[in-house]
Amino acid sequence: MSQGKSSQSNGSSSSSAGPRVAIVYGSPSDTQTMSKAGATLERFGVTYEEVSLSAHRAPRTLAEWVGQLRERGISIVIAGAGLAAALPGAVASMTTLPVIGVPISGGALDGMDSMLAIAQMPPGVPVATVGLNNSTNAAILAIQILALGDPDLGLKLATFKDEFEQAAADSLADVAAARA
Ligand SMILES: Nc1c(C(=O)O)ncn1[C@@H]1O[C@H](COP(=O)(O)O)[C@@H](O)[C@H]1O
Repeated sequence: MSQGKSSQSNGSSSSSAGPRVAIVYGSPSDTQTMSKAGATLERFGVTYEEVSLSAHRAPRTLAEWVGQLRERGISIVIAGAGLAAALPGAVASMTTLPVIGVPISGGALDGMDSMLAIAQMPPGVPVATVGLNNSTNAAILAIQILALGDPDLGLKLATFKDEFEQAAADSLADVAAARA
């Protein structure tokens, strides 16, 4: 809900603690784009919660939610929004947790507005900005940050990166076989 919030927790981490990552987006219309973040976190067994909350439309509710993140054990926030995307910056202004912003395409400027709003934060209030609609990369970046203090997650990331090499080597082998 853009005016309120709908929260859910997911992921399959073996940890019995609460979610480690919070995913927030400005409108339910962003759900599909942002769903790749949750799917990626789940693939790595990282627990997360997901909520739709707008800085523009529900600033007090957003502030209340952000204010409780750290005490609930959240380490990183992934925030996605389109149009005049205040949400990631607003979240960053209210917490010292790292915030990863996902610009979302659409509207008259098709995401250029959102990209600039999220990337061009004033000094002192960073939002790590990924590419347009690239909530997968937001999740990978969140996992890389978490992996700094989580060797098991680091191993999963190394395996994940190896898969790129393996796919490239396989396709090279296919080309060589076709030539032979
Ligand atoms: N950028 C923001 C904020 C915000 O920054 O607080 N709240 C909603 N929105 C964006 O407005 C677009 C259209 O929203 P609706 O579809 O609800 O009209 C969405 O992409 C949302 O992220």
